[in-house]
Amino acid sequence: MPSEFEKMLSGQHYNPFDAELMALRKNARQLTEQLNQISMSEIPKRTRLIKSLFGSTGKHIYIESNFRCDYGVNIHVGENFYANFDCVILDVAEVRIGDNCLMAPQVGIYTPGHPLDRKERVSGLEFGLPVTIGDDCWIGGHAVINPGVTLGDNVVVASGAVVTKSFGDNVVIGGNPARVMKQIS
Ligand SMILES: CC(=O)SCCNC(=O)CCNC(=O)[C@H](O)C(C)(C)COP(=O)(O)OP(=O)(O)OC[C@H]1O[C@@H](n2cnc3c(N)ncnc32)[C@H](O)[C@@H]1OP(=O)(O)O
Repeated sequence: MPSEFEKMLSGQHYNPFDAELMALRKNARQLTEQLNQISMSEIPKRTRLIKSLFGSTGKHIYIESNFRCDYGVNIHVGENFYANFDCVILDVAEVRIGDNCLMAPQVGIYTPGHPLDRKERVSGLEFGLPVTIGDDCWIGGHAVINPGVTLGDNVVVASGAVVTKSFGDNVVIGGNPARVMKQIS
């Protein structure tokens, strides 16, 4: 029988109050609390902590405080990842981000969902859908990336966008719901 962690990662409904999941979330809370208190002058210390929190990273990574996530272990970022102030990544499913990606302030990447069925939702069950972002992307301030979205390479997301669907390479997308604003090369 699959564990609640396995169900969570495979997009099935799972119980977030499972002991293993609660312990993993507690660990992530403690690490992010520590990260957010480390001075920006202590870059190697911040980098070490992020590497111990995330599933995988490139060599160069910088994340401003405050940063928040659910589990950390389900976040995989490439080389030269940068996230500005107040980034929130809710990683109940995998979040995979390529190389050379920039997050502006207050970007939200959300993988969790709650059932629309009232009884199921009240029961506490949740589900997650992965988010994938390609190489060389720039996500503008206050943009929200919804569960299940895949963005290609060289995608610019305008500030304030709510991205509800997937988009391919070389586009600027924006608005709510996000649409292609223009092609870029
Ligand atoms: C690490 C960090 O990133 S920190 C930096 C934080 N900065 C940001 O978050 C800024 C993000 N930048 C944006 O959102 C920009 O507007 C961009 C990159 C999406 C577009 O830039 P440009 O192509 O130069 O757009 P430009 O200013 O010429 O506007 C083109 C049209 O898009 C509209 N537009 C511009 N920004 C947005 C937006 N965020 N949402 C919706 N529409 C927008 C403009 O109103 C204009 O509309 P019009 O043609 O009807 O007049």
